[in-house]
Amino acid sequence: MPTILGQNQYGKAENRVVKITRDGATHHIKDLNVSVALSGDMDDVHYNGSNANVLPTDTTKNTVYAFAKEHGIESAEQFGVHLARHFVTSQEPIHRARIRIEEYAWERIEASGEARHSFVRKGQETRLTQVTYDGAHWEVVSGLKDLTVMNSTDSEFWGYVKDRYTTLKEAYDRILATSVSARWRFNWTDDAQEMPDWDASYARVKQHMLRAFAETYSLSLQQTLYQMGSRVIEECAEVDEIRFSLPNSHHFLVDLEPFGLKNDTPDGAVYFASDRPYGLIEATVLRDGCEARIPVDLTNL
Ligand SMILES: O=c1[nH]c(=O)c2[nH]c(=O)[nH]c2[nH]1
Repeated sequence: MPTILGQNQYGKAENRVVKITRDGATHHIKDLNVSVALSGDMDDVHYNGSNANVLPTDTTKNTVYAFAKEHGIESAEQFGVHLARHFVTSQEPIHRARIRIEEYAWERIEASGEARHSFVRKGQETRLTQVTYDGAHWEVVSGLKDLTVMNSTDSEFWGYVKDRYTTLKEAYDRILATSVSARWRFNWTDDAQEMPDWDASYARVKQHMLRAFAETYSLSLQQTLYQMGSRVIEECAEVDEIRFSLPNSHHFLVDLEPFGLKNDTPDGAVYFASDRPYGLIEATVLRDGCEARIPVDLTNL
């Protein structure tokens, strides 16, 4: 044979695992992106297509989710050690396991009340602005994107239209997560008016947006969006209009029944964080009597 097989490895990459544990009203999140790469006696599968030594990548994925449920996630390192040891010691043909883990950190959103189940992902959002001047009038539209938030409870979705293509199960306690993209228009339009304190305004808009997200018991992301928008308009006199584009970042409970593990209570639940497709919920909230001027498509701004 004029060729020989060199280094090879295989496994399921980027398993998005979210585990929520509940300590009364205080919830804790572990949010990981786990990639498995296995190597060992894999000549046959490459040379002849014999799968006799191949533990399916699908199984490596299931193992990640089942371990999250069964053994918990103390730290990324501990979880990685546990998985790597499992693959190498339980499968004779596998001699090496490389587990790569990215961990996403979340901070609590401080809101009113006892509930502690609202989080904002660490790492800064991007702050945006667009300033337009025609010699007489100003238009300032500011905003942000990539502000990722999650409520690990206080979200339901049911009572929706069902037609012959509807398979979605009604949800009475689900995760609500989104990455907020928003633009808001200031009512400062001419030099005769006092200019807002832009930095203080940004902080205020963001704070009210986050609080409204945390404090809304949600029956839909649409309802949460409206609450976020109206809170900003009520609390920030300098803003007349706000538009949101909110992807509904779906978290699906993983079916662990085949492995004899129950994953049907929200406590200690393991979710698969899906990145696409996603619901996309968009709307403008206006001060009553004001005109809508922010473009429908926020990418055009
Ligand atoms: O908050 C939601 N709004 C929807 O319109 C919708 N549609 C869907 O499938 N899930 C959800 N969730």
